[in-house]
Amino acid sequence: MKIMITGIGGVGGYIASVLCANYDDVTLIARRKRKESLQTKGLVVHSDFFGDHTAHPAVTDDPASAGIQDVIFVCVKNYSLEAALTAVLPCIGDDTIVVPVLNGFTYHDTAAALMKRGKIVDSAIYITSSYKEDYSIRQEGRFARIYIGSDDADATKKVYGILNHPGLTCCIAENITVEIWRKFILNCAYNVLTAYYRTSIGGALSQLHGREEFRALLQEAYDVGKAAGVPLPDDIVDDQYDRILGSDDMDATSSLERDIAAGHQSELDTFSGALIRLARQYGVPVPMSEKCYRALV
Ligand SMILES: NC(=O)C1=CN([C@@H]2O[C@H](COP(=O)(O)OP(=O)(O)OC[C@H]3O[C@@H](n4cnc5c(N)ncnc54)[C@H](OP(=O)(O)O)[C@@H]3O)[C@@H](O)[C@H]2O)C=CC1
Ligand SMILES: CC(C)(CO)C(=O)C(=O)O
Repeated sequence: MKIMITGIGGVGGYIASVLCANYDDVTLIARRKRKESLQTKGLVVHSDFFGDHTAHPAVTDDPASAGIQDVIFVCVKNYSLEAALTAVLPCIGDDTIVVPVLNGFTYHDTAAALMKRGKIVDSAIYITSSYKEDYSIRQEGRFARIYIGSDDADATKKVYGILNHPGLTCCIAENITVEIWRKFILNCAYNVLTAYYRTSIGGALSQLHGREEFRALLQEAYDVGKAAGVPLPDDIVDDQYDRILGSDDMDATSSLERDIAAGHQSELDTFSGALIRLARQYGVPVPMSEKCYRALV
């Protein structure tokens, strides 16, 4: 089984670590100092859920040299997807499965437009993980859950078999579009509000109007999804709201908050930006999302 992972940051580094513990032929695609660090020190992961692991897989910045792969995980930010996927196109044969592991609801179409060969299995991941200055990976919290799905049942089953190991809870989604939107609705509230207040979810919710704002952001994203024809269950907003308010992990932040706090490029456009564009298309009011977007852009 030839497995490639491109994007060895918080998510990709973690998934790669789980895969390295179970497969021999794993290739990481990384660039510059990250590549050098991975080659010399290995892939170092410190995880609350998976434990501490160091692996020494192949690492290259020349994907074509690794040849055609069975499965390729693409774990970059949305703004890097085209470049990262274009670089691995020489490794995609007719039977190669590409698994984009990104937030947002637009990555499938971006990937499909670039790929002339291969199949796509979509995903939605719940994890809190980031890379540190020394390129090690730190995963926090006692969960790392990934939902997968596609029109191709065999491809989905194959990816399930590859991912379902200690360190990852893998679930085949009944409807992956719904799971992607369930996650997107959460991101439009959780990521955006933590970034807006530059704090943890507990810090954001304890602001004067934090809870109402969190709920309003969930509701707006839900309304847009419904208007766009996504078959979302009625209880998503209540469910997400209750789950986050009842969570025992109030110190958690989001990838958007961490990127904005660190002065990195962010996925604001993947969340509020994409939501606002779709809201305009369907005539759905999203005032709270617009307010946060204006403050963060
Ligand atoms: N982190 C988290 O806890 C969660 C993140 N997500 C989502 O997962 C996705 C990935 O996020 P995350 O892991 O946090 O991102 P990170 O910023 O931690 O990592 C992205 C990685 O992609 C690499 N990269 C960028 N461009 C290329 C390229 N052209 N070729 C090869 N590698 C490239 C970067 O390396 P370089 O330094 O070379 O640019 C970096 O290692 C995002 O959509 C995010 O929203 C979802 C749930 C939780
Ligand atoms: C929902 C959350 C906060 C954790 O999975 C996330 O998706 C992110 O940090 O981007």
